[in-house]
Amino acid sequence: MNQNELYPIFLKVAQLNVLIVGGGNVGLEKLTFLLKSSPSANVTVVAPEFHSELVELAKNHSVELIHDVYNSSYLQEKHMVIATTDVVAVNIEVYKDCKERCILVNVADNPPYCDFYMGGIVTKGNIKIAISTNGKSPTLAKRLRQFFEEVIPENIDDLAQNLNAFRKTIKGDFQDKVDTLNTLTKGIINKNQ
Ligand SMILES: C[C@@]1(CC(=O)O)c2cc3[nH]c(cc4nc(cc5[nH]c(cc(n2)[C@H]1CCC(=O)O)[C@@](C)(CC(=O)O)[C@@H]5CCC(=O)O)C(CC(=O)O)=C4CCC(=O)O)c(CCC(=O)O)c3CC(=O)O
Ligand SMILES: NC(=O)C1=CN([C@@H]2O[C@H](COP(=O)(O)OP(=O)(O)OC[C@H]3O[C@@H](n4cnc5c(N)ncnc54)[C@H](O)[C@@H]3O)[C@@H](O)[C@H]2O)C=CC1
Repeated sequence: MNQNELYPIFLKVAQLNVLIVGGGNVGLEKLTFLLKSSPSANVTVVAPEFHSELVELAKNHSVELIHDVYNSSYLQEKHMVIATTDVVAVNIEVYKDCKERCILVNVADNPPYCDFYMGGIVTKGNIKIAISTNGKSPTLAKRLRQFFEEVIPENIDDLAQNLNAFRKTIKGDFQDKVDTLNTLTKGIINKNQ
């Protein structure tokens, strides 16, 4: 069986500078899911033309739209870049410019030109689950996201909040705390408890 070797991390995108190149259907999709998960994300989109829904979405968030074709000056001070234009050569140019500058880059429709993939994302309060199929089936990532949105209870966040409060009250050294928390939460995964 193939193993997914991607390493997921949870980025504070409000304190990173994200650039999206291209503002069509794919640019809109990537921006929509980015802002759904991270409404305060700090994003710039550069394109000569924008999808009307993307313009609307940008108005209500920290998103700057620049009407221009891509050039490498737009990479200045960017931490990660998503290329979504309909011109393959432009997307590859973005990829190469990013690699030269050690900027993380994703060419949305071209997996070999991705340092990272966007995932399916489930958020319930403080709890967040990211899903990847290793690029094999984005549709399956979407379906799994919908499944987990349905089955994970809304009040899972209460559990996280309560455990956070309790965690602060436990006395003893580090190992005592770990033991107390492990004993208390055993029942979450052990059906026989
Ligand atoms: C590799 C990856 C790179 C990246 O984009 O980061 C990638 C690549 C490609 N997507 C394609 C198509 C579609 N993408 C979606 C949807 C999503 N795609 C997302 C991620 C990823 N897509 C990364 C892998 C993630 C993983 O590891 O599983 C999601 C999870 C997150 C997001 O977009 O933010 C989001 C669901 C969000 C949600 O609902 O929760 C749908 C379904 C739909 O829209 O209903 C379709 C149409 C159906 C189909 O083709 O499957 C194509 C073919 C293009 C063509 O044919 O030209 C390629 C290119 C290729 O595979 O070669
Ligand atoms: N439409 C879809 O759902 C999907 C499309 N794709 C592929 O992704 C690519 C993009 O598709 P769409 O977003 O639908 O295309 P689109 O035509 O809706 O959008 C392309 C965007 O790129 C911009 N652009 C063009 N040249 C540019 C440049 N030099 N610099 C900056 N921006 C530039 C355009 O102004 C426009 O905003 C295509 O290659 C398509 O085959 C992949 C997956 C799904």
